[in-house]
Amino acid sequence: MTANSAEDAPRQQNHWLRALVLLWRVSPPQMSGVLATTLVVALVPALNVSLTTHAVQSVADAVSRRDSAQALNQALLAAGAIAVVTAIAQLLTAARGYLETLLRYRMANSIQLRIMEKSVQLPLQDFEDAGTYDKLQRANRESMHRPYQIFTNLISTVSSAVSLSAVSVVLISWDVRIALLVMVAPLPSLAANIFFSRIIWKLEYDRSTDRRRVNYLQYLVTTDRNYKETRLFSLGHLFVGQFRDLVERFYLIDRKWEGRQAAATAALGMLSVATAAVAILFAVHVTVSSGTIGQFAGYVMAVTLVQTTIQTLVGSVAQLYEHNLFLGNLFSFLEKPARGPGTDGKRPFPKTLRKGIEFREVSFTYPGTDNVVLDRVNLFLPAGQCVALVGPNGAGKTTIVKLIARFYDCGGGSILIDDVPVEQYDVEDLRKNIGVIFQDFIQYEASALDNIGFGNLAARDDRAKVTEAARQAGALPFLEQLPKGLDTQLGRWFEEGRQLSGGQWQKVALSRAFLRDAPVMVLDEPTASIDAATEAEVFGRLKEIAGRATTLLIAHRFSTVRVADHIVVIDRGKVLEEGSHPELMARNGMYANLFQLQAAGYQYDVDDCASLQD
Ligand SMILES: Nc1ncnc2c1ncn2[C@@H]1O[C@H](COP(=O)(O)OP(=O)(O)OP(=O)(O)O)[C@@H](O)[C@H]1O
Repeated sequence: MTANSAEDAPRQQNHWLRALVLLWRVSPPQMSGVLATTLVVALVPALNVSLTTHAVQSVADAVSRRDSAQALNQALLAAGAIAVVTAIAQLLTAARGYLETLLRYRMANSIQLRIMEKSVQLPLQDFEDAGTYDKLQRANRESMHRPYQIFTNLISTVSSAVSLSAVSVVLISWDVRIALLVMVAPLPSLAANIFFSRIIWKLEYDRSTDRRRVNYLQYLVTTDRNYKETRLFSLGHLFVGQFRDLVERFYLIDRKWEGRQAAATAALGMLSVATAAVAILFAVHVTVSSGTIGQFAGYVMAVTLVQTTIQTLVGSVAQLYEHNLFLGNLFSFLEKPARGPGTDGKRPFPKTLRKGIEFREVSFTYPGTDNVVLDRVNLFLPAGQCVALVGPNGAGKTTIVKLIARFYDCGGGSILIDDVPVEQYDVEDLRKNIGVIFQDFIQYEASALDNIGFGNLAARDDRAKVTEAARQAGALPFLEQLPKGLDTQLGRWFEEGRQLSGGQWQKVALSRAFLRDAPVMVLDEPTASIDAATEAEVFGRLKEIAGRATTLLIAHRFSTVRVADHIVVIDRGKVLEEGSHPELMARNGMYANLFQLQAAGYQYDVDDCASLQD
């Protein structure tokens, strides 16, 4: 399925209610306050039309009649009332602005939080799917402020409708035909606005993959992790060029549609002007025959008000339509099922394994691919022992780890832990009980204490335990040298950060795995960047460090592998041979071959150097 297929597109639904519920939950008092102030302020224009009509007519009477004192008093009273009403409206508008801003901030925070929470629930396979990233991109990019905007638009729609109804009553009481003319004229403009809202939404929807590409190019050029390689291979300008091409393409398409929208708005605006002109001419005609100046003033004001209010109303309705479309993107992401494996299992994970982990005829193919990565694999990791997995790149070693951690369910066969199918364990509990260091471990831009503490949140602030884990992994000597010891910020993204070498980062990650003190330890290429002396020291003590844990060790360096109690060789998803180091050497198969190849490499270097010295 492509990322933007019709199947993937959110259904056309009404999301207003859901958005309003979201908003209400954020802060009922703030939302009520905004609603109340808006409604009161919405009545002000109609009140002002009546008061102005009254004031102007009183002034006209005062000028033309004898009992001018009474008329003057009435005019002053009306003017005073207008001033009071306007002052109250100003105060209420300020209060509404304040409440609106607070509500908007809280809403944006709440949406971001929901997107984060949802992302945490999604299974790994969702993050290996372009469609998920497109959904996330759409949800993140446009939907953040939309629920709040829906609310303000709804308010503006309601308040415009209230103002319009009130002023229309006045206008209709004077002349029904003109009232109808003024009210119907903006309808074509509404249709055009809705048309363009849909186009804008569709443009953004279809370009979400390209938007992600733009973000990715930005990431490549603007982070230290990519600096060395992109600069050394002179890729910076290439990426900047690709970025420019993409944003320029967006701009050209946007310009085309914005131009069309502006032309339509201008043409339909002329229609409104013509309507207003006709209405005013009519008012002149009526006033000349009736001689009521006050009504003329009120009439002109009412026509102008009705027109501007209807324009606001049209704009609000069109925006409501647009927000609704964009909210579909947000809800489509939030509704994504967290269909990761293991939502059913309830069994707690054992604190220590009795028997071990067994793969029985396990087959696996990654979702969305047809390459069989594991083919009827039988594997046994005896409790309390260290088993090493070796094999060429792409053999399926890391995939075995992912299946044990239940990032995926195996397609065929079964994985048993202490004779219980892995699906029966509570997946959260299972993961809590696996200490792991991955090949592509994370370098957290955080303190050294946190970098290690993240391995076991319960022991995160326990300095003694963190220090011991760092000592076991050989990280303590250089961490102690840092300006604030374990409290030193690592990485260079934040203030006072200290950068570590690749091997030092790996030792920190290893400390993290050791802090977990889990019954199952998985070490996937744990020492690839670690110097030989530390590696020998760490692995010499692996038994002591891992305690009674059942350990799975994946490594390409045979010096590492030798320490294992049992070694399993896999190639292209099949187990080729297994046994202890001496057994496999005696067997003279793939293991012995690879071992000798590596040993010969070292020997060659030694001999080579010796001959050079001669
Ligand atoms: N997320 C994935 N989606 C699809 N295929 C994948 C995925 N991860 C790995 N593969 C494929 O599965 C096969 C086994 O990969 P795996 O990472 O298990 O190999 P490995 O033995 O750990 O290799 P290496 O020694 O290079 O780390 C490879 O052919 C790889 O292309």
